[in-house]
Amino acid sequence: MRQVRVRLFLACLLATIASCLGLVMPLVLKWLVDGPLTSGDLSGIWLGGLVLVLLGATEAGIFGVRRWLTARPLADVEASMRESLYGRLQRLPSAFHDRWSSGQLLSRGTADLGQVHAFLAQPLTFLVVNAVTFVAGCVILLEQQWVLGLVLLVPVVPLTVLCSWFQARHVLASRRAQDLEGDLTTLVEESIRGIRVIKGFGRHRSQARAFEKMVFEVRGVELHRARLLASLSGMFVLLPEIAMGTTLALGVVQVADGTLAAGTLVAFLATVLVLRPVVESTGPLLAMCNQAATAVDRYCEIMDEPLPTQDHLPDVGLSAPPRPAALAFENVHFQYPNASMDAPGVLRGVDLRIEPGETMALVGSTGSGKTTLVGLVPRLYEPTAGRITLDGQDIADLPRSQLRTMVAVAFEDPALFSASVMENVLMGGEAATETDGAWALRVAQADGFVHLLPSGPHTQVGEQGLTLSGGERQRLALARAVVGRPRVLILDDPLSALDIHTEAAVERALRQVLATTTALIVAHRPSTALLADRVALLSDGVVAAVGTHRELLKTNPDYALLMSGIEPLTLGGGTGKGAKTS
Ligand SMILES: Nc1ncnc2c1ncn2[C@@H]1O[C@H](COP(=O)(O)OP(=O)(O)OP(=O)(O)O)[C@@H](O)[C@H]1O
Repeated sequence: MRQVRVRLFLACLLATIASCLGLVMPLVLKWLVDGPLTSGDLSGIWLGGLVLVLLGATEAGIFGVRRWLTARPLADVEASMRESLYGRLQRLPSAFHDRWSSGQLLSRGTADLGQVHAFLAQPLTFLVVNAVTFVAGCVILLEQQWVLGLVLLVPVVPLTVLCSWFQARHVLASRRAQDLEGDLTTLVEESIRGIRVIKGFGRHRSQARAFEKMVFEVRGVELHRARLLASLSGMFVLLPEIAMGTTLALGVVQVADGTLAAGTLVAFLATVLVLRPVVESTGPLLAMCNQAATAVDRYCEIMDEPLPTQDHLPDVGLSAPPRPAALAFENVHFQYPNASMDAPGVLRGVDLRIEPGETMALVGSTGSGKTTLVGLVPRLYEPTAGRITLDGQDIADLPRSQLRTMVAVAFEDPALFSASVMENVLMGGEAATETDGAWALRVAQADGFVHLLPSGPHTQVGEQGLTLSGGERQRLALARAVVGRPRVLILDDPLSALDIHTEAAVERALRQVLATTTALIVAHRPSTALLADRVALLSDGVVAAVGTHRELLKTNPDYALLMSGIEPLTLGGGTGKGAKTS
């Protein structure tokens, strides 16, 4: 908020002045009743009326200026908080994203920041304004008639106790409600993304039931919150009303006795009426403060997450000249941070060297850790022990930005973004041009279908665009991986969704690219393994064998069984839930 502090302070000051002007009105009334009204001075009455109108108009004008002062800067604060959150989410490691559900992150960036904006726009100012107005009003009341003033102030004690009771409970309820909203967002998002599965399996009723259950849970917490607020607000109306009634009765008796002027009683009660909305708004203001505090807490949970270290390392100049790099895994161990403590690591001492320009296929049973291993190269995760080197340089010592210009990855599940085909492809290379993009589309054998799209390579795809088939998406992901002509190319089973003819065509085109780069290709099929110069068999968390496809077929029964498509009896391979053993 530092950038808007001057405007916010000015807005607070103006609102306080406007609110205090309201307190001057009863004093004008007192003067009117005790002076011109009693003496029948008509010009005095007109003057009093004019002063009241001017005071009212000034108050309204000041409130208008206050809104004008804060509207734009507060929208800026919200926008910059949202931007920082998004930037942080982009930079946080994959392990963080494994732990957090998308709905929790989304709700922090939308609903929570909305709450913060709402708090800055109104409650923050009114907390200050109300506090100043209340104190000034009390001084005026005590100064006019201190006994009546003290009677009126008696409820302050029980109401303060009630506030602390309310705070203790409402903060917890707010946190629960906002967390549940995050879970609800996750459920909605998953249901929309998985709508085909839900429809295909006719699961809409069970999904609707799960949704309804959560909606009712949210409703329960909201009602609890409303009950708390109702109790507090009720007391904030009842106790001051009782005090007002008592002071009115006492005041009338004093006027009848002649110990109090009628004008003073009118002014006293008019001041009380000005203070009434100030006091009554305390409950909703406190509730909004709690919601905003919870929202800021939830926001800071993300902003306080440590970013991966060593991001400010100097560029070590490995990227020039653009030639293939040697990639080596040295005794690499890895376990996911969210795995159970007693589970054996996914990787338990991987040693593998891929020479510059060589293509290595990585083969292993389902869940053996192939995707995990290749994900360590662009540092989506960090090895728990051991090291990975590029041309002898530990990748942990390379700035991530530099590493990622050298290494390109195409994952099995290709994510496309809401952008044109060409923009999606060019994401793979910072300096890549449309000519490179067209070349990459040809390598991935995607140029044919892309040119048939309504606007060719400029057709919008992704969530808000045209839906493509699995094989088409895979080919675009492959084009994205090769477009930057990386020094190390990682392909995680990139051709799994293609028919054999398209696969053969892609393989033919891919060979030219593989000749100029170092490649690590996760392969499930002999045709993909045949693209490689050598094959590494990953089993039980280690590289169990390395050789050419033909050598391994002859010498390694596990490999032979794996490539023939029959799950071997002896190949334990997997370490976790994805592993198949028989
Ligand atoms: N983000 C994650 N958090 C925790 N465990 C994970 C995570 N991703 C994968 N695993 C576990 O790690 C193990 C290895 O998974 P990985 O995806 O690397 O296997 P894979 O060999 O690529 O399998 P496949 O051939 O089926 O693609 C599995 O037991 C899997 O359940």
